Amino acid sequence: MQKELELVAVTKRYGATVAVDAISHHFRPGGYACLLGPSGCGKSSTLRMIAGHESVSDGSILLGGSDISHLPPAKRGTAMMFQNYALFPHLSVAENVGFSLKMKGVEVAERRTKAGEMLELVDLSALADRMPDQLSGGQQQRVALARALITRPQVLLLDEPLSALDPFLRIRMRGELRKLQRELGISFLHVTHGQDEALALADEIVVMNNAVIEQAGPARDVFNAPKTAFVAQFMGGHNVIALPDGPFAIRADDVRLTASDAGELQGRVTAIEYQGMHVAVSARIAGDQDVVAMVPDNTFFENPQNPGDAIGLTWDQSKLHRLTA
Ligand SMILES: Nc1ncnc2c1ncn2[C@@H]1O[C@H](COP(=O)(O)OP(=O)(O)OP(=O)(O)O)[C@@H](O)[C@H]1O
Repeated sequence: MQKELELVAVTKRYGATVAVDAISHHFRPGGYACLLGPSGCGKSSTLRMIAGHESVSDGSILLGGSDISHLPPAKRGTAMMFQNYALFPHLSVAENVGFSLKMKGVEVAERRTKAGEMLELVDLSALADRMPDQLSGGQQQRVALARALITRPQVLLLDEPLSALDPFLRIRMRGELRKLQRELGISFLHVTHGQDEALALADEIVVMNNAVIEQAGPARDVFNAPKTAFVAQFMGGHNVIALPDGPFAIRADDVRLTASDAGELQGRVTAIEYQGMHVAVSARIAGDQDVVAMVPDNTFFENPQNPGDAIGLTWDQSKLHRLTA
């Protein structure tokens, strides 16, 4: 039975800076959650407080209903995988993986067996006796994963785990992380500032901005129905438009082009960008607002537009999302 991680009005202050401002959230047990937001919004501070590497200024962290806010990291039921992997350079792969067991006084044969199981899990059995500097970035990351998982945590905390990898490896490793999470069935809580990474991985996305949670929910809900202009812009793919009855978000691929005297809004084309499957048509509408329509390439080339053309923009009313700010 997986335990639920819950944050209750968790606050982190560094002197006069409020890095995390009374955030509350239930994470679904056994789910893959991404904590997403721009640099400085408080994501890492939140993760470090859950791990116990940073003290909580106010509020509580509960795991399975027990308050773990003041327990040492190793007693919490959580494990952390760091951004730079933090492998010990003078220890072999197997010794790195077994390190936390050594600290607990587990004897060498058992450490070796358990480390072997974990290395099998991350598909690195063949490299058990290598040193960290003989590994690729992706392999080092798997060692770091095995080292975190050997403690059998209820919740694995990952701080920007893919940021040190090149783009190709990053996409491969994110698939592996997702697969591993499904196989293990434990909760993963992954900090990232990349919305594509969060969308690709997460069951649940928690968007933070300015030390608070702006919106949380299933990945598709957060993407399709952003509640604030910040979430719409940060998730990408949306236009934020000030209409007479308030600000709204609409996906760029839900905006259609129509005759210049029809549609919901009229404007002039400012730029055309061919993107392969789509053509991004930018238009300037009344009030100096820019709107982007992502038009499927076949549709666009049936009736191509040019910069300077007058056009109308239209959409289904059900695709508009009212924003609160
Ligand atoms: N040890 C510290 N002492 C003082 N201020 C800190 C400390 N750590 C973080 N902060 C501040 O707290 C705020 C939140 O930082 P945090 O690292 O949690 O953000 P983040 O969202 O993880 O950013 P990034 O993506 O850049 O890592 C920032 O304003 C940061 O400058």
